[in-house]
Amino acid sequence: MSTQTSNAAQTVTTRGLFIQNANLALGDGSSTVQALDNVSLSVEPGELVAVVGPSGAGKSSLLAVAGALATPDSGLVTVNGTDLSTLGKAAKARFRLKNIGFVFQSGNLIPALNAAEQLELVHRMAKMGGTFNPHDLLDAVGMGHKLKSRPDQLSGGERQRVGIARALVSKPTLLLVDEPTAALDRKRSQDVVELLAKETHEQGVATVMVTHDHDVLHHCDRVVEMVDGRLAG
Ligand SMILES: Nc1ncnc2c1ncn2[C@@H]1O[C@H](COP(=O)(O)OP(=O)(O)OP(=O)(O)O)[C@@H](O)[C@H]1O
Repeated sequence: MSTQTSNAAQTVTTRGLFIQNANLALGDGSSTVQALDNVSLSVEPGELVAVVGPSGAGKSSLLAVAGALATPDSGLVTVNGTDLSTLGKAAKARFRLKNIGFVFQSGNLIPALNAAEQLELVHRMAKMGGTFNPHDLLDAVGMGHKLKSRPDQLSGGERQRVGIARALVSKPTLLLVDEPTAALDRKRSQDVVELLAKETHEQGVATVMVTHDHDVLHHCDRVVEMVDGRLAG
């Protein structure tokens, strides 16, 4: 493993995701839940890791902490070698835009924008500069022929494909994917996760995918299970 840490000077050399002994309690004080209980996980560039487990096990909490959307009570989280706890609010938002791609259940596309515009918006927001041609990336996910289609003119699987392309615009080091097949039939589920595996390997991105869908796990490089906030397997 390419990761080294020491208590004196924490040096993490993985360019992917590194989580060490993360704890996160959620609740209002009178009733708290240990959503993450001493969780450690390392995901290398080019690796697709699936996170499975029962409802309430802490899978979304893991994605939130990895994506700098939630701050763990203790533990270390680094993405591309950057310790997320060293970033202030604005720096965190900038870091997220440039380094982390998110793919949600329904694709989470903006209704008024066509496929090409969804990608162009991210390119502008991430201030990547230069000219950007959304066609190549949309073509890579099999959507090169639907540049001008809005989300309501696309099938669920097609929306997911656009969502994946959009998440890759900023050339992220980390891709966080939450239940990408929840709204899809069996065939489209296979296609979407196969595509995620292909892009993960070809772009060298570290991908974490939460899923309840055991039929797609054979596309993943590794499967880990969460139970009661703890990681096993
Ligand atoms: N805002 C919150 N306040 C209090 N408890 C919360 C909050 N969000 C989540 N929890 C609790 O934290 C635990 C972990 O929740 P989390 O959403 O991470 O689980 P999950 O594995 O993603 O579940 P699912 O598969 O149902 O989406 C659960 O017990 C949940 O009830």
